[in-house]
Amino acid sequence: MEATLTRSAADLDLDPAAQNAVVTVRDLRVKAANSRGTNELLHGVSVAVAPGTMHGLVGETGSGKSITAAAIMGLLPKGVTVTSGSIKLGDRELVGLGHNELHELRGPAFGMIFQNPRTALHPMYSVGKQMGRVLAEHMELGRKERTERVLHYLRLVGIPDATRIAHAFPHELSGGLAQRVVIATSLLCDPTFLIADEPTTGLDATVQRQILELLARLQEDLKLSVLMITHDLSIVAQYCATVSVMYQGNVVEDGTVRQVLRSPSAPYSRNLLKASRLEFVTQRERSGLTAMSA
Ligand SMILES: Nc1ncnc2c1ncn2[C@@H]1O[C@H](COP(=O)(O)OP(=O)(O)OP(=O)(O)O)[C@@H](O)[C@H]1O
Repeated sequence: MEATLTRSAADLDLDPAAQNAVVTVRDLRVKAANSRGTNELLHGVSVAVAPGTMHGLVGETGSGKSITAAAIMGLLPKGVTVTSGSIKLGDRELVGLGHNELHELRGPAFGMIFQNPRTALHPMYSVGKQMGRVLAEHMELGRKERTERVLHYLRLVGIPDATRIAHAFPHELSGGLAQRVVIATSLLCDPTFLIADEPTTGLDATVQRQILELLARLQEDLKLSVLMITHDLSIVAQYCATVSVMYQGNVVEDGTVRQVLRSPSAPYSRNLLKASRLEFVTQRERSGLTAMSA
């Protein structure tokens, strides 16, 4: 029955130093400026993702999940800036790096899976062409090697007819297939760290599950560290080892999924859990019933 609580983790010691975290965000403050003044969006956020684990970043709409992810990637929207704090990839400080340095890191060091695969893919290029362009930007490979690598990663994400899909254009793909292509693209340069920002939004329930199972399998097989952004606690419960709960630009609680879901200490986490408790209990009861009837 524990399997319904956490998927891949034994209890983890969350101390980022002890875990040699792949990504460590500390006391991050981010502000947005517009013609009427400035508005702080993140008020000192700290998040650590341990090597080879999936960490959930959960919270309601507007709580700051995507801004945190964008800050890590160096992709904050125009007018939004980091005012203080630190973002480390291993030992390397990312705050203060220039556009070019961050661009060079994206791909080889970290990949991103966006909410909407349709907007992540360029509508005018075939799948193979756009994946090849990503490779050409980050790796020195010949044409043949590039094609082989593209086909390899398409197969790795469960696309058996990789050659046909490489010739297809994004509008010819179903939502699930498009998201598999986005995942394959994010893996092309062998990153160790992936950010998945609501990767199943807009997909139907069966496809959602397939995509989450695929991500979980890839995370385990490739020993990836994944930051899984979601507002859905049941995804965290099933797929993540550790979790940070965000509320109004703050992390109000973090820990192993087991700790946080069993005994949430922050009032907001308790409410979030209460809202999804029915589903959670039903799932547990269902496993109990299945076990009894087996
Ligand atoms: N470009 C921007 N300029 C100014 N404020 C922004 C900008 N983008 C986001 N915000 C604000 O920052 C806060 C955090 O937004 P963010 O998108 O990170 O939330 P979220 O938790 O990811 O929500 P969702 O689940 O809806 O994606 C919100 O108040 C939002 O309005």
